[in-house]
Amino acid sequence: MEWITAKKYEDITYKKCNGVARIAFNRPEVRNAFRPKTTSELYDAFYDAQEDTSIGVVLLSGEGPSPKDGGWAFCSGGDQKARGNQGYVGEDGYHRLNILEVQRLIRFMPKVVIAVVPGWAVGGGHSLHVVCDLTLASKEHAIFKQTDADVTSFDGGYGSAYLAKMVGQKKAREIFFLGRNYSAQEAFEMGMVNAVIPHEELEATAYEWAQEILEKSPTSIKMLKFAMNLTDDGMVGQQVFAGEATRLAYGTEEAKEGRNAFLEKRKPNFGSNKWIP
Ligand SMILES: CC(C)(COP(=O)(O)OP(=O)(O)OC[C@H]1O[C@@H](n2cnc3c(N)ncnc32)[C@H](O)[C@@H]1OP(=O)(O)O)[C@@H](O)C(=O)NCCC(=O)NCCSC(=O)c1cc(O)c2ccccc2c1O
Repeated sequence: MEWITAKKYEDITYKKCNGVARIAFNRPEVRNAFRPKTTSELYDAFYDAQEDTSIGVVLLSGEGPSPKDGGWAFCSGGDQKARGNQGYVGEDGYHRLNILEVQRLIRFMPKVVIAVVPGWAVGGGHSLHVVCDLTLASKEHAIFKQTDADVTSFDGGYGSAYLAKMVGQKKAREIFFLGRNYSAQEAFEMGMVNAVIPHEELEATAYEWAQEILEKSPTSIKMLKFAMNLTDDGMVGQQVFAGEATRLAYGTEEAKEGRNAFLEKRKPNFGSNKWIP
């Protein structure tokens, strides 16, 4: 694996290798908590990965260990030091909650996003792993925890409601109402982690999973992701799925005839025997 830095940022790292993009939080001294600068950078990197036609899978992880105490983290959520009275305060002085824009980009991008969890996944960091398509977790260091109710926060979207679809209502309520720690194995047994991997092999395994996915049909993967999102995403889910169906329809002879007829100012001739049952 030869990861090439795609763009340099302050709060995250962003690399690419053989069809895979790797985006990682890079604030290990605060357990990879995010501030507005972090979420802006995340959005920028995810958008680049979405637009890059050579990229099919994105890994989201956290750099580590912490130089302070050797602790590992995926992400500990919103940086409480950057939290003002209405949200997280950016360098421009505005209060923002723009991690939700990052969540939506992960959810709606036509590529597979894998959360690679090397340590703590907490608060808004927990919600991020929930919204990713797959989660791989370090056997030794991953710990899943929801602290929202400790700090008067509540991810009432994917972080909780979608989590409940994943692990069941009772378990999701336990996770949020008690805020306990769960090991990678416990998270796996609940159904919110796909595989528990020895820490040393975590990154290589994530890359292998990505390569396996990259062998599949991009159209199938994209349509399957959007189909599985659809029922939980309401009209927006339908819009995203339908957009891709429209793209496929545009490739047909029928669509070409419709376009040509308009441009040539004539009635379209879609031909007979086109009403395939
Ligand atoms: C993550 C921990 C459980 C780790 O505990 P541990 O004992 O291993 O480590 P320390 O506590 O000593 O932490 C080391 C070091 O990091 C600093 N730090 C850790 N997390 C944060 C953080 N989130 N913000 C700021 N700083 C953090 C810690 O202070 C230490 O620094 P020192 O200088 O003292 O060395 C534990 O750290 C922990 O519980 N962290 C807080 C987790 C948390 O409550 N996160 C916020 C949840 S709310 C949220 O994330 C959120 C954000 C949004 O933008 C939303 C938007 C819309 C809806 C919902 C949102 C949302 O829920």
